[in-house]
Amino acid sequence: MIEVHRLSKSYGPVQALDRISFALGRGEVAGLLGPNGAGKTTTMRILTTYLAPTSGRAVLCGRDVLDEPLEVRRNVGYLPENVPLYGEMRVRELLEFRARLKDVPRSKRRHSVSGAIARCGLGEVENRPVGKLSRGFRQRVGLADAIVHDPPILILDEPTAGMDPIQVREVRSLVRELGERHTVLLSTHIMSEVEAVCSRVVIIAQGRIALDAPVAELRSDAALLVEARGPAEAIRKLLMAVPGVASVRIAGDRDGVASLELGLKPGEDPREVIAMRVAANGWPLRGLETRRRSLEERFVEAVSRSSLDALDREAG
Ligand SMILES: Nc1ncnc2c1ncn2[C@@H]1O[C@H](COP(=O)(O)OP(=O)(O)OP(=O)(O)O)[C@@H](O)[C@H]1O
Repeated sequence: MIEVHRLSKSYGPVQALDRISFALGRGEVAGLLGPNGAGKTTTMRILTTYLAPTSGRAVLCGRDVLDEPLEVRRNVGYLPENVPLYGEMRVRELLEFRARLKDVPRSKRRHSVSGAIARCGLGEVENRPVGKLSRGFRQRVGLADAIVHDPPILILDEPTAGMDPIQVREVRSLVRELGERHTVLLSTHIMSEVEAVCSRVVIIAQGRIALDAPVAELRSDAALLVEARGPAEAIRKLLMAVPGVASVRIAGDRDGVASLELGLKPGEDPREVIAMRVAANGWPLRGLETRRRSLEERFVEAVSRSSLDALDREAG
């Protein structure tokens, strides 16, 4: 449904996106995460044809954003970061106007608008001017606008920003429900939102993809903490060579005792092998502990790794 291939975007000297690629299938709900300025909004604006890429391709429902922008817009519902709404229009009136602009046939318009109003919980305010609504309700009008033409793809830029906790719950459950019939790409800063709503997570940092994985895989993601008396760097190298170990980070090195944090490949538990190999090198093992890593830790790790890579690139 969404195919992004080596997409780049520069704003003058600022490289906002640097050859990112990812693909989303039908029915996937993907969370686009990243620190401020990572390139999330830029990605979403390109996918919705409001911004042209500098290079690379983005194809939605088989249509290229540059070659067939009108067809792409027909297939996409977009909730931008700042919802531009006509404040003086009433909710139903605005949605009918938007449905007309989006070519919803006259015979279906009333039904489509009523459906969007009901799904977004706007019944009680449908005759109020949009400008008089609270921020949470305006956000819901933005969502209703995004779904009124029943597009197969939804792109939502921070859909729960500015909402109170009850509204956040309602919108999350709406997005989950929408995900049953639509492909959804949403951006957020809230890790628990991704865990609550998304089936997949794509992390961008400094314009590059830092992680792209199913949320279920991250949930089962375990880490090992290894503590041994011996030279940290040599132990790190030894542990890197153990089957099932994906990454090793030296977390501490004090008084001759090295602490190392290991990322494991899914389903692997190499504790016995580690115990034997460390001991076989003459380094007494002091601790070996498993721990689940939260999505937040994975986020911090992916983003810091990508900053280090960026420094390496700059250094040539
Ligand atoms: N119109 C513009 N002109 C110049 N630079 C821009 C423009 N829009 C964005 N940028 C820069 O491009 C980079 C990516 O910005 P973008 O808004 O896509 O990030 P973001 O991930 O959405 O950030 P946030 O989480 O803060 O919304 C940033 O360095 C930003 O300053």
